[in-house]
Amino acid sequence: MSQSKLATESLNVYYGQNHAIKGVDLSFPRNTVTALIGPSGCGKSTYLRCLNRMNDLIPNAKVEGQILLDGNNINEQKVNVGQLRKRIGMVFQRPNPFSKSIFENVAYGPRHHGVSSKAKLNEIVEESLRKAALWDEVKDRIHRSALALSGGQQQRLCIARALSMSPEILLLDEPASALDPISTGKIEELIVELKKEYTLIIVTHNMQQAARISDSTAFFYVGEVVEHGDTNQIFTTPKQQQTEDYVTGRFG
Ligand SMILES: Nc1ncnc2c1ncn2[C@@H]1O[C@H](COP(=O)(O)OP(=O)(O)OP(=O)(O)O)[C@@H](O)[C@H]1O
Repeated sequence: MSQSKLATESLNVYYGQNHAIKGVDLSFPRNTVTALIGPSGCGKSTYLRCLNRMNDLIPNAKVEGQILLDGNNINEQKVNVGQLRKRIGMVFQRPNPFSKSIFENVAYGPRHHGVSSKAKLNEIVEESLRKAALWDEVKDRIHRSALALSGGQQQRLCIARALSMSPEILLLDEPASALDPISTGKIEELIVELKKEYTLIIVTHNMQQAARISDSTAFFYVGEVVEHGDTNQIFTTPKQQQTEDYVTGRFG
């Protein structure tokens, strides 16, 4: 049996007394896109943040259970979180480039992790921007400020920044919700392209988007996964009434 790239077993998250994630078991096969859907406040972002230990940064958050990366539990004290986040990159809802040049945004991570050769950095920056489908648009202004790019370009730059670390998994938290439809379309095309090389997990409020780009979908409701399955099945023949009500827009 082929092992999932990433999986959680009996994952629980508490913010003080608030039990935000309740015993979630999910697995993410390599080279697939999984969409996490569900109404506001049901725990999608909290769950996503567990996967690369971002909840460590939230003082009252407690994460219990197993998070298995290639079969090894990464939810343990001894795990080097810096190295882990190299392997599992993250892109947020609002594009958040540094106030630096396009080049420096992408070179920042590799340089911080010890790459000092100018030729190597040039190579990483070009390759990452190409993979993020941004190179052709920015190659003539690579040393200009990233803040002069459009929102959609900034978001692709943030994806390039994550790719510069040669991750294996990309976590995307509503990556297109702040973008116009054309930029959203480019991000969606990019996500589908990236799954050839990476395993992707995306939180989205946009049902059409989930249906267009994901292979499997997990429906979250008040901290639990109500249903997880093939995206086509979830949207056409859901097994649970709550899933059907949500995907047909009856609530949420
Ligand atoms: N930093 C935090 N501190 C305390 N409670 C939090 C924190 N972040 C989220 N929560 C709580 O955890 C629960 C799940 O929130 P979360 O943001 O994960 O949901 P979500 O499904 O991603 O929502 P949305 O779709 O609105 O982004 C909510 O009850 C929320 O109030």
